[in-house]
Amino acid sequence: MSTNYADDSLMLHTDLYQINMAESYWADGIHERKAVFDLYFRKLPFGNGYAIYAGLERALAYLNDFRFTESDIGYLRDELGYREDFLAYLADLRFTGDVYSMAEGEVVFGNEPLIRVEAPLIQAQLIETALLNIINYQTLIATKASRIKQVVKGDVVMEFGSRRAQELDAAIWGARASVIGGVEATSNVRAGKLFGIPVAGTHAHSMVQAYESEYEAFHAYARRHKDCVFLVDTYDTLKIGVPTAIRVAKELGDKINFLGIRLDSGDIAYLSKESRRMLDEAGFPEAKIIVSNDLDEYTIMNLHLQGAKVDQWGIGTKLITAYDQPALGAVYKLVSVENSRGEMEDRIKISSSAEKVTTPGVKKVYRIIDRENGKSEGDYITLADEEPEKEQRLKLFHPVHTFISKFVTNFDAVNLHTQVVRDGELVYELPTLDEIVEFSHARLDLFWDEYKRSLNPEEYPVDLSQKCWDNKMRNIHEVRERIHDFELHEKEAE
Ligand SMILES: Nc1ncnc2c1ncn2[C@@H]1O[C@H](COP(=O)(O)OP(=O)(O)OP(=O)(O)O)[C@@H](O)[C@H]1O
Ligand SMILES: O=P(O)(O)OC[C@H]1O[C@H](OP(=O)(O)OP(=O)(O)O)[C@H](O)[C@@H]1O
Ligand SMILES: O=C(O)c1cccnc1
Repeated sequence: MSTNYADDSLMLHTDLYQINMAESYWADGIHERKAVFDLYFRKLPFGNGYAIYAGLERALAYLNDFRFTESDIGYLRDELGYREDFLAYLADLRFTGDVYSMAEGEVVFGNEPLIRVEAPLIQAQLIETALLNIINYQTLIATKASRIKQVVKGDVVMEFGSRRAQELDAAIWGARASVIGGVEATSNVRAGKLFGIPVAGTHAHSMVQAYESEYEAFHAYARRHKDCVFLVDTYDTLKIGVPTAIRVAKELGDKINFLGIRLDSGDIAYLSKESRRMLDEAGFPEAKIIVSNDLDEYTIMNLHLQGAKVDQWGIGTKLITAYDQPALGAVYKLVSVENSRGEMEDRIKISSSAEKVTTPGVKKVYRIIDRENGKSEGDYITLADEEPEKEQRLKLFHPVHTFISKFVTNFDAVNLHTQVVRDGELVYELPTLDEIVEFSHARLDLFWDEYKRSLNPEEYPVDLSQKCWDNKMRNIHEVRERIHDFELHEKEAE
């Protein structure tokens, strides 16, 4: 990365207020108190019925490099005026906490902790912004990719978005997240190099323009590349493009692998059907039709309805920018903190909207899987000391509309959290990207299709255990009492 600082780090990739809070904690001597934060999103994106969790690998790399560098400290001193005593403390600060997380590629839902951080308050606070930045984006893109994959059925999808992504990092990590969501390949060569993602591509209109004619351009491409996909829409798809692709493919015969053609404009349904007919009649029934041009799951669905003859989809802008919902909205909330006597105390954030009230306490997330049909019945959030895996019967009830409930028996309760960092050290063997993709596919099989359809999916239950719910109600009650006492006190003071 080009920067004026040889030792630049991600430590200042945070909001100013995190450092200001950190300074106050430190000055008051509460910075080492243990704090527990949950990272979660509230609402599934794109109206989808599930999300695909992505970003863990980068989040762990970030925690591993948690260390203010000389230039970080210099900037805080020289430009922002932080005092020497605090800066000396920051210079020696390392991440020493514990982190629990879902596995990357997991199928996840709203209001369940994807990550739980248990760390000295100052550390847990300082990492909020970067963690959210990473998980919000990657989970959003993996989910968009998965949504697109549900719609294309078995067709191959290639991620073509680098040129439209929100800058370089988004292109690279978005390509990786797309693959976690099920996309088969990316056009971004660096993403291929960094993550081992298959890279794929055709050629651009500029090549046809540069050689002036399709005939020259296709031949030029074929002279240096055995695998050939010809872009046929530069001048006129059906009059020149497809006939020229066929002509060149016939002329070169076995000298090339004529893989197919790409369409990038016009009426894709009509042009793909006509192109298919022409290729078949010319003796190329195996040649694939690849399409691109501002595609997303809605256009693809509509093209299917029109009987478009498409084999592979190249998707750029609308995938890499999560065009119809550019943010996931994941949050990072304090749920428990050590008090002056060294005991953990749960903390809650109240809101006028029930969905926004946080769920206090150190929690675990279980997936309740029906042993008979192997499908998931719901996710079940418990307090840390609960063991639903040992229960015979569980009551699952909606955390807001509590009258919606059901009992489950004959189930497996699978703990979705794994400890990934202990005392600041990575204690988790990072899976390869292939393993993540395979895991994610397998996890999707746990869910009925009703949760996976792209339009108006069924709402998958994410419920609180009775104990967790009671604890939340107790905390709400305590806050209400405190507000009441405060009001009384104010009135008396008047
Ligand atoms: N048969 C179709 N049904 C529905 N949408 C289609 C169909 N064919 C193409 N589209 C979509 O309609 C949009 C058409 O884009 P646009 O108006 O840019 O036209 P274009 O012919 O591609 O022109 P350009 O050469 O500027 O790309 C794209 O998003 C494309 O994916
Ligand atoms: O439409 P998207 O989903 O974003 O997919 C990426 C687009 O990028 C290219 O177009 P561009 O006009 O940039 O270059 P080109 O001349 O190679 O078509 C390509 O042809 C796709 O249309
Ligand atoms: O290889 C392609 O066809 C490609 C790559 C990036 C963007 N659009 C198309």
